Amino acid sequence: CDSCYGPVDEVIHERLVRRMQPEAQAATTSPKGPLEWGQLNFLHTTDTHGWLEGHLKEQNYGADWGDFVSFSRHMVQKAGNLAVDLLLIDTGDLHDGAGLSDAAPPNGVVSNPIFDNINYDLLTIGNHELYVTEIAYEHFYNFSRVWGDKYLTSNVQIINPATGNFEYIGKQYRYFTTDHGLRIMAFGVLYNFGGNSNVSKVIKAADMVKQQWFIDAVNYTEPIDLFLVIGHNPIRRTDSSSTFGLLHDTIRAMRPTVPIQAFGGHSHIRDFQVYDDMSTGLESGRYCETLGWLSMSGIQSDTYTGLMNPRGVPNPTRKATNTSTTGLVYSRRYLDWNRLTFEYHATNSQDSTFDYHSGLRVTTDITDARKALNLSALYGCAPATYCQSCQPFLASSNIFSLVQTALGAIVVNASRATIPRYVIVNTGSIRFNLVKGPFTYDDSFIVSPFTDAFQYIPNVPYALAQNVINSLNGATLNDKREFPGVMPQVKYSCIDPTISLISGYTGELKSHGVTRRQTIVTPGYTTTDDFGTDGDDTPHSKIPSYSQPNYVAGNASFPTDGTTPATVDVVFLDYFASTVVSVLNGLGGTYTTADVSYYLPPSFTTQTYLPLYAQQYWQANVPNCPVGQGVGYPNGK
Ligand SMILES: O=c1ccn([C@@H]2O[C@H](COP(=O)(O)O)[C@@H](O)[C@H]2O)c(=O)[nH]1
Ligand SMILES: [Zn+2]
Ligand SMILES: [Zn+2]
Repeated sequence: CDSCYGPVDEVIHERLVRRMQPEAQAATTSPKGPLEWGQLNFLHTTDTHGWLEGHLKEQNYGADWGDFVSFSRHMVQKAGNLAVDLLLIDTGDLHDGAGLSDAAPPNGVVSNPIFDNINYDLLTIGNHELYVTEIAYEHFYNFSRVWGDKYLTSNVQIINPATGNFEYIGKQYRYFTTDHGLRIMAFGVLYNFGGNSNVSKVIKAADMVKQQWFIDAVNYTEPIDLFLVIGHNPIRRTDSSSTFGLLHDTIRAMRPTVPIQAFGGHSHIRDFQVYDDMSTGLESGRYCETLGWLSMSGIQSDTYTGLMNPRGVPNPTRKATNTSTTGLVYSRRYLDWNRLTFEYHATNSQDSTFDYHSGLRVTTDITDARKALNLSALYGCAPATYCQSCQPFLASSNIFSLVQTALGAIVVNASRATIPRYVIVNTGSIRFNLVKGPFTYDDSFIVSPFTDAFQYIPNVPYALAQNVINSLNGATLNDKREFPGVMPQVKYSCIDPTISLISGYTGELKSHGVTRRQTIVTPGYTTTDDFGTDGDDTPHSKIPSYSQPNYVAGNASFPTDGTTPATVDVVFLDYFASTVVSVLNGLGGTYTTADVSYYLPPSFTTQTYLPLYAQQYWQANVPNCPVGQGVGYPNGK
């Protein structure tokens, strides 16, 4: 609805301005030191969720996909010069999180071709590729064809409409030899996801490992120097969603002496797990905030022609365990996703040029796509920043206080407007902080990207209804979309809502003729993993993080005279309707799913209510919208 939008801001130009202003970069920070390069090295992305434009409101994560294209090409070249191997890996969840991926259905149709500009060696599928049938088929027909043998979906199948049979969306495994002769067997295994639409099938890992093709691949006829197990799957084996422990144990039992390296995702965290003397796993965050780096040396191979310890760079030194005698050593690093980091690690001297034409072209493609999708169109001007977890639940700057207000004010069926109602959403439907300043079409996807619709049970006795939210938050959840049945808490947010510039480096960086010196450590990721606390490439101070409940409820039309109504409407998302029915019955009700119907047309979704709220309540301050000065878009745009 173009006429609903306020003035279009200049965010499109922001990225170009950011490029041109060395003083803007001079205020940023840079990594603590050069990366350790080993015999085999990896760059890992995961859970990008459409953030290919980078974080326009946080320079700390301000690089775009074009910058990553240039960076990855520098790194590939560097690996060649050092006579070692470098592999690029992605572990899925490409959509649902930013306008670039979600503003044109099916999600990914615009962003996937941009994503495809990285020369990945291995990729695997995420759960967000499978919720919606059209998106799943987009991956089957298009994405998997682009990537061919490199796209691994070892336990994910889809019905091929041409045959009516289930087929793997990608390949089950890939056996390949690296540039320098390492022989690798790779698998791509999604966690035991249960929320996929009915055209796809996720085979549980416990069943997959018993399948003959898997057993044959592990005992392959050709020599294997290393197993690579990638997966949209948390790498921490104690995470209830993770199946990496099972995969590791199964492969290790069959092949006791072959190293296993895992790359995971889905839980949106930075993490590194040691499984045994010769097996580790890396997970590399979310939303183009983190680029994961892993290097290893000591892989025994008759056919390896490169160097074990490349010269002129630091090398990995840490054994997986103190007692390891395998000769394998590792390093891992979590890189902040910004140009300063990329330039620091890619270029060695001040006269090196960072940008490749291919990278600049991708940046232009992103800018053009944003423009075509009208992503910077303005809904209103947010008066404050509301964060997901930096404040206690329902504190004034906690985003769920805003959600609570907006649900009560906006989610209303006109014919039942006078009937008291609770309106409940899962807090996991909110995916990011809402930042003070312009609230754009793009931001609406960033904050609340899903298309879950509002259903209800009418006229529920108040005595039951008043306890639903507490029961939902206390109950062992039975969300049909996820098994084993535990819905995660809101993910830890590492964004400091008051920070838009990068700072915090205590050293000096020379690049593009600008010398940068930093003295202040600023808030950001402070990761602890199995190797300790030195994994973050740029050291940060900790951001407060409060755990949040799984559900939040707004309410409206309750009597104002202090009396309680006899009955109320209980409104909730179709995403967890069956859980609400169970909870009501647990409280003494006798409901079935037949009692559930749409409260609003299914086209009114979780993407709808915040834009409507912004249009109604945040239009007045648009002319004086406070961009720049640490909030809103950097550089005053
Ligand atoms: O329709 C949906 C789909 C998902 N969610 C929420 O997202 C997470 C899963 O996201 P990951 O990026 O795979 O971790 C799920 O647990 C829900 O909280 C949703 O709200 N609606
Ligand atoms: Zn994800
Ligand atoms: Zn996921």
